Amino acid sequence: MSTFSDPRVALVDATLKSVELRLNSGTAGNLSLRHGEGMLITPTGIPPHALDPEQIVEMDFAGNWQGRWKPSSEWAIHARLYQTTSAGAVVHAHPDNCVALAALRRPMPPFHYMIASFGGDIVPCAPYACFGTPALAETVIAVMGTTYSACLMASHGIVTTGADLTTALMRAEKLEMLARQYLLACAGGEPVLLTPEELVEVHGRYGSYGQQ
Ligand SMILES: C[C@H](O)[C@@H](O)[C@@H](O)C(=O)COP(=O)(O)O
Repeated sequence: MSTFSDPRVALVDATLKSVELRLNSGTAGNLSLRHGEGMLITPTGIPPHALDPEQIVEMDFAGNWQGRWKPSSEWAIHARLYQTTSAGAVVHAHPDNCVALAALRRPMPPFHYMIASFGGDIVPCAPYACFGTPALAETVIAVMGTTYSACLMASHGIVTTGADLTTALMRAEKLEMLARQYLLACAGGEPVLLTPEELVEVHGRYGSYGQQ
């Protein structure tokens, strides 16, 4: 990840990283950073390899922006997450295994203890709504609330949040790893899920895990 202090450069760098991690390809996906009273977000329809820091769009949470470059069609998802949570960065992506699960339109269950690291006992799946609509943004914030740092989006992709871009991107990478592992387990039978008691213990352990 970039060590540049310019947030526009950091967003370009993270967008390229999302391709390297196979979270996105083509023009799929968009990333943003909270910025002042609004946000900085990737422009719509520009593939990562063609993205320049000057194309990053500064906008408010009502959808107003100025300049040559139009913001991501999913700006409302990002704006609503900044309005309803303390997130500092948002990643939207279309990674293969998560999209396969999102096509089933079911939450990812606690087949592995790391599911709890996203805030709850599952990773929820937002109901389907058309891309680029306020309705889609509302389905995402409704399922994530202030509990979850990630969700699947029915027949679409995923959203992750974090205090910063590195964290939001790392969560997207982790969610894709878990989706791959869940599909592998399902291919071999019916995965055994953690019990509510086991999940309480896991949440307790996560409370003191890592560099606090
Ligand atoms: C049509 C888009 O691919 C849509 O699916 C969106 O969710 C996306 O991932 C990229 O849209 P932008 O290029 O508008 O950020």
